[in-house]
Amino acid sequence: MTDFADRLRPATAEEWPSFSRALFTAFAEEPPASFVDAVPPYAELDRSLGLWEGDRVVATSGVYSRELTVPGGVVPCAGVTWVSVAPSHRRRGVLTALMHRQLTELHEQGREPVAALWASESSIYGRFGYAPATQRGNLSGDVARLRFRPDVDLGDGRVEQVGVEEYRAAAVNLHDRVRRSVPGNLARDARWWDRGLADDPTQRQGASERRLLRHVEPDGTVTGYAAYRVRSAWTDDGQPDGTVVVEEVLALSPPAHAALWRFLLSLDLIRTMRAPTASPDDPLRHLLAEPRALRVHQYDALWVRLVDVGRALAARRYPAPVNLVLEVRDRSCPWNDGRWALVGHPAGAFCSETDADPDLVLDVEALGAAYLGGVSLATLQAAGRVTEVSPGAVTQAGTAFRWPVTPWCPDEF
Ligand SMILES: CC(=O)SCCNC(=O)CCNC(=O)[C@H](O)C(C)(C)COP(=O)(O)OP(=O)(O)OC[C@H]1O[C@@H](n2cnc3c(N)ncnc32)[C@H](O)[C@@H]1OP(=O)(O)O
Repeated sequence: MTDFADRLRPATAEEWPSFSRALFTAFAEEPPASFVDAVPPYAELDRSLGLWEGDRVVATSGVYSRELTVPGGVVPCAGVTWVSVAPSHRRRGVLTALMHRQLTELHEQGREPVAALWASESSIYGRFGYAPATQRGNLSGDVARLRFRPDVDLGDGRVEQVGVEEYRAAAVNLHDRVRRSVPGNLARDARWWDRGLADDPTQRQGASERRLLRHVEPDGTVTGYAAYRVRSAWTDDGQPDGTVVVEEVLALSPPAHAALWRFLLSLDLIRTMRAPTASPDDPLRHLLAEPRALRVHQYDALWVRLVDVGRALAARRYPAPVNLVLEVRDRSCPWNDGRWALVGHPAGAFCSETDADPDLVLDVEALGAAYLGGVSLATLQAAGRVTEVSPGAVTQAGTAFRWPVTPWCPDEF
């Protein structure tokens, strides 16, 4: 492992085509020309790591400098990406070397107390201290059965189909307001909006171009937006069998949210709705006359890793008071391994190393899972991942770590 770790270094712009091709080869995918031909504006090559054998790239990784919403605030977050090891070099410890080097650098740089990633396979990252902290809802249903309750308030606004410039003008502001109150959301600067709104025809997988909506109040204020695609299909006996694929719905008020969904569920020739990246806790369920008709196929979305336990725990807020000593076990990051005194409440938090006796013992993965407020410490205790030393500590910490808004991340990177 040490040998690999010593040979890892950032890629240069000249090396980008071979670096990015190696990444796609490891993923068994064909790279889009737009990604390989020039370094994308959102890429941060100085934060990449690669392993070369001669002029051949055999392992890659990268970090995006992102901002993550946590309960009660936002924190700088290392968005880990581009992780690959060539098929010829797997299972020799290259990923292990990469992860250790990356986490050590993140700790030494001191910029981001937290790292996050989207895992291609859920078996890979637990050993490095990452844990699923948000879930995607992967919602679906037969639109004929997704009727609204009669008392749903649709407001007086209107839903308009708009072009990308009008959409972007509205969406950038609305997103920046809303994302700050939803743990797991990420800030999107202009580069990320460019990437999110790019609509490469070769990447549509049989669906239409992206269609864009905004919700406008009678006084002209924009209070919501949505993006979707349609996939046209017909049954053998000539019945319309299309699918609407909902990519994003965001609104400032319940009527705007309901009106956008009403539009999306009323499209002609569409039989099925799918919303793969929606929150499992989307308020849509509570609008429905037949809530069971909304299917949820929930699975892990953003994984979180506390790079620096003390700074990460002090950076979030706690809806109920907590005053406990946590004994954290961290095999990959020795600077975290030890006892931490956490004092937190709704307005602030402190966390520092201590020699005091622990109230709770848990591994850093359990802490990452619970960090955004969506995973219960009592459930982790029931799974044997959290040990209560002082009676009542799980109840106290478990109450304090939860958050009223379900964590959710729609931004895959
Ligand atoms: C954030 C992202 O970019 S997610 C994308 C991750 N990349 C991919 O999925 C691309 C395809 N896969 C790959 O490139 C490689 O198989 C990787 C990166 C997942 C693993 O790289 P390797 O160099 O083989 O990992 P390494 O040898 O360090 O293995 C570390 C441990 O994890 C285990 N492991 C590695 N990959 C997997 C996996 N996919 N499933 C289960 N266990 C795995 C190894 O068996 C090993 O266990 P051990 O320490 O008990 O022996």
